[in-house]
Amino acid sequence: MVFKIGLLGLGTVGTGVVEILSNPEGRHPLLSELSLHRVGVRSLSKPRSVNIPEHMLTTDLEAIVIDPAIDIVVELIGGLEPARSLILQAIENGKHIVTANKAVISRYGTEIFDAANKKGVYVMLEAAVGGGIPVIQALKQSLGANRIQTVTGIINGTTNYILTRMKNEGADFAEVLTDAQQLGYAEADPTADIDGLDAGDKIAILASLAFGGKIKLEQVYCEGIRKVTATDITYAEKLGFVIKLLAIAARSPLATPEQDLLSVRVHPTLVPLSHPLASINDVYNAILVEGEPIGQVMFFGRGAGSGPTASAVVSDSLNIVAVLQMQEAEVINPIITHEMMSCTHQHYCKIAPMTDLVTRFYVRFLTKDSPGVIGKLGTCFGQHHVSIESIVQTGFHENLAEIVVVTHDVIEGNFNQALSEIKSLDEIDSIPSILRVL
Ligand SMILES: NC(=O)C1=CN([C@@H]2O[C@H](COP(=O)(O)OP(=O)(O)OC[C@H]3O[C@@H](n4cnc5c(N)ncnc54)[C@H](OP(=O)(O)O)[C@@H]3O)[C@@H](O)[C@H]2O)C=CC1
Ligand SMILES: N[C@@H](CC=O)C(=O)O
Ligand code: NA
Repeated sequence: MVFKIGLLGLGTVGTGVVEILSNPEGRHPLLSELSLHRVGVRSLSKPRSVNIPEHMLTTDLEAIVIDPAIDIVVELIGGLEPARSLILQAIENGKHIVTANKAVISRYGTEIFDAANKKGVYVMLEAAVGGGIPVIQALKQSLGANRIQTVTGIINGTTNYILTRMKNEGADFAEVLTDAQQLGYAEADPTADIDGLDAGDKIAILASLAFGGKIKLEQVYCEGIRKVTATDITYAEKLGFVIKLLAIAARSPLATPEQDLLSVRVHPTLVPLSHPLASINDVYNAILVEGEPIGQVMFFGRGAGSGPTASAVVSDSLNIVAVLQMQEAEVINPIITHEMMSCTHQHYCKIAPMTDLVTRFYVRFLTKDSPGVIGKLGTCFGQHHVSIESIVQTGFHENLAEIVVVTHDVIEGNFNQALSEIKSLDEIDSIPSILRVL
């Protein structure tokens, strides 16, 4: 059975969702069970980069959330109202929800989840934190066995993009913000990004999942990047740091065995260059989770933008489809499994032989120190279409010359043929190392 999506919003993320839905080849087979039924927007005349049949588009979003044909409402309009009311109304009408709206979830999560639990529907929000990075599902499921101690993240793409360009290019704050807006990273009102409020919403959601309780948003300390200057960035670098907008949720050192106490905060922070978060640049986000017994685990990827965020939205929708399919099928067949949790592949994938691999190689030769040996190596490689990136004689080992070659990307089969010819050269004593280069 095909399940129908009512999409609210066809902006940056909504467009990405339509692009995935309309191009299912090579993705999860359950995508064929999902179809776009209606799309709600503010303006019918706005030019769109995706083709939506005219009859599907509407400005009447309420009609979508009450439409009996729709199974899943995907909310991508952003902001607080009418997003909150539409989500609640959709739940009331028995729809499952997928949303990327961290502002609504961090403020009205309790109301929304209570309503959903009462109605027996799911509210999925992977896209709300870290865009396409699967961190919500990881905290809800895969890390469930752990006692989480800290969650430290770079979870706002816009500010990370701005800070990276300010550091690398000495770029001007306002100019880079305009670029971030054009790239679709920033919120409709970018104040939420710049002042740390978007990261505050997100860390409240992560803290709630990691520490298993509700978080009052007004208790989350939020400081943005407005006061970070080029001078600070330069000084930080000289001292061995980089400035990042960090969102941190941790058990407070002041917690007692009787009273659990958390610290949840967002602020620009000097991060030591050796720290795993120091090298997260541009629109990339990363979330470092520390728990017992897992230790450190880090999630990394694009935290904003059309495709990466849509990836999370559609994957959430697929999870709902798998549940709906089970509910449908259980009536007739009680031994049905959840298609996103079971392995049901029927065919074998074709694996290419290693001789077809295209890679670079590092080879170390020990050769007689006779004239022309480097030329002979070059000729042999060339005859087999193996192009050399660098060739150096690095020294001597007991009268033998040591020559190191790094190739360009070559076909492994060609490289092997060249090598077997080289091995038969009089000048070659041995080939102590052959390694592939990334
Ligand atoms: N952009 C990103 O990288 C990310 C965004 N998010 C979240 O995803 C959500 C969507 O963001 P994004 O796609 O960037 O937003 P956009 O501003 O690009 O798109 C919003 C869409 O919603 C429609 N819309 C807004 N308000 C209304 C309304 N009152 N009635 C009808 N339609 C309305 C707009 O219609 P119209 O096109 O006609 O103007 C537009 O299609 C937000 O919650 C955001 O925080 C989450 C992660 C990353
Ligand atoms: N404005 C947000 C979009 C994703 O949540 C960001 O820049 O991270
Ligand atoms: Na995510």
